[in-house]
Amino acid sequence: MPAKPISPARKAAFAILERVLESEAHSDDLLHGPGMSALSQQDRNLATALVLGTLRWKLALDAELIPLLSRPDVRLSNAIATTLELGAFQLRHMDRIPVHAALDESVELVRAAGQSHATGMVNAILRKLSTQKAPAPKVFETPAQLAERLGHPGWIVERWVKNYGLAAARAICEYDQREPGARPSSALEAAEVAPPESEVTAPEVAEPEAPQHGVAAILEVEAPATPEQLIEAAPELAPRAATIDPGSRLVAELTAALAPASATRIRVWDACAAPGGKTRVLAELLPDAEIFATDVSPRRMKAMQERLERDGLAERIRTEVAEAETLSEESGPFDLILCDAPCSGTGTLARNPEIRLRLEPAHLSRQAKRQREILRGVLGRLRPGGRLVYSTCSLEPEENEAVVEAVLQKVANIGRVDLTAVIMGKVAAENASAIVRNGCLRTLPGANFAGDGFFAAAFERLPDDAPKGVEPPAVVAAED
Ligand SMILES: C[S@@+](CC[C@H](N)C(=O)[O-])C[C@H]1O[C@@H](n2cnc3c(N)ncnc32)[C@H](O)[C@@H]1O
Repeated sequence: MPAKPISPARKAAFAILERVLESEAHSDDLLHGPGMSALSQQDRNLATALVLGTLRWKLALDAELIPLLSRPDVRLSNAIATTLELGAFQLRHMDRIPVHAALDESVELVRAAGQSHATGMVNAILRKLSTQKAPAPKVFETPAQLAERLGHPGWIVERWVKNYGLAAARAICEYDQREPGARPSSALEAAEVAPPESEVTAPEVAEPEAPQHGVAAILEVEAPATPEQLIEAAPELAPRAATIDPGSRLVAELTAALAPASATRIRVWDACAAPGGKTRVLAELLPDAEIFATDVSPRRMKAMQERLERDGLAERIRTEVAEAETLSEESGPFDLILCDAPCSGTGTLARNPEIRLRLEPAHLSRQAKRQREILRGVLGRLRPGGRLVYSTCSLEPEENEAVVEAVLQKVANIGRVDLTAVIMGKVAAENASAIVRNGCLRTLPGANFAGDGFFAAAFERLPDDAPKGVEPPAVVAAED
């Protein structure tokens, strides 16, 4: 049978998915890359919805597809597996794509990928799937079942259940499955209270002891943006690229609120700055400060610098490619430092769906080692009385509380700053308590906050003549 044309959006989506699944490439970079520029706006939106949706749902789709294979034990070629997942995503999650379009185009995609022998198999499996009911939540859902239904690795969900409770883990997984494009613009809006989620299912596993972020703290999350709404978004999926996530903004707002009062112009260092989301908020909120932004990645720093130039901010923010922990002595000391460390990114799975497909348990301890080194080095650049915020977009305690504890044991003259009052100044009090944990910020996407999951802890350098061997006091920062 002669090949039928494949829609440009599906062709582009297939090519991007193959690259993401076969390399370390990021979907977000590829979706803003040259491969997309030849497409019409409508096709770009469709391709974006197909790529992100397929990555978000891949694990759940595989759980449905594998039992339909005649040899479930034989590994499929990447091209066939990607075709099936892309087709299955359209059948399961895109209501307005007719079944025949999803089927026919999947057959043509696998043929175009040089796998003509698989056209009949792809057609048969997707046809079968289209006649089956989508899996529904069970009344008693184990963490493993929850993970499978909502396309997450079991080991990550088990950790979240252990650390935050089953209801919060479920809310995070649900949040991760949606497009975070249509978002509230401020942290305050992101933390609007919703009525407590009514528990329809009784957890089969024990909840951990009274987690601070329990069901009662669950906050309103925006109505899901469906793939179809995404495609219609005009003129482009601008919010995704252009606006800052409320959690990220909140971290920058908390940092700015900690700026010490000074008779002279304060010096601010954003130590892991690219792509510059938080740097821009710091520049906006501290108009009189001298702002220095560094990042170890020349590529990311170049992109950040170009954007600052385009937006007329290059004069305001000085940038440099530098490793934070070994920044030259000449650059410091600083009154205020933001250390937004590289991390596993488990608080951003809605935005970066492929992270869940790449992350392994062993990565967490590697991240933590690097984070300890960076935080320890950067703390050394504070002037006495200066303050530092350490943040990550990870939900994992190893990268957060444990890093803070380990570093505090090794450094002298550094005290913790309790962020409770500052958070209260940024977020309505009744919501603030849900996102404060032991004086730190802890947002859980979809569970206590309508934005990415962020952790932040703050420190202050005590005067050099502070008594030795005495536990430094926890400084309570006042709201601004
Ligand atoms: C979470 S991202 C920063 C996001 C940024 N603060 C923002 O809000 O847009 C972490 C950054 O740390 C950078 N990085 C990793 N190791 C570093 C190091 N040793 N020193 C400085 N930057 C580092 C990465 O290149 C990455 O850009």
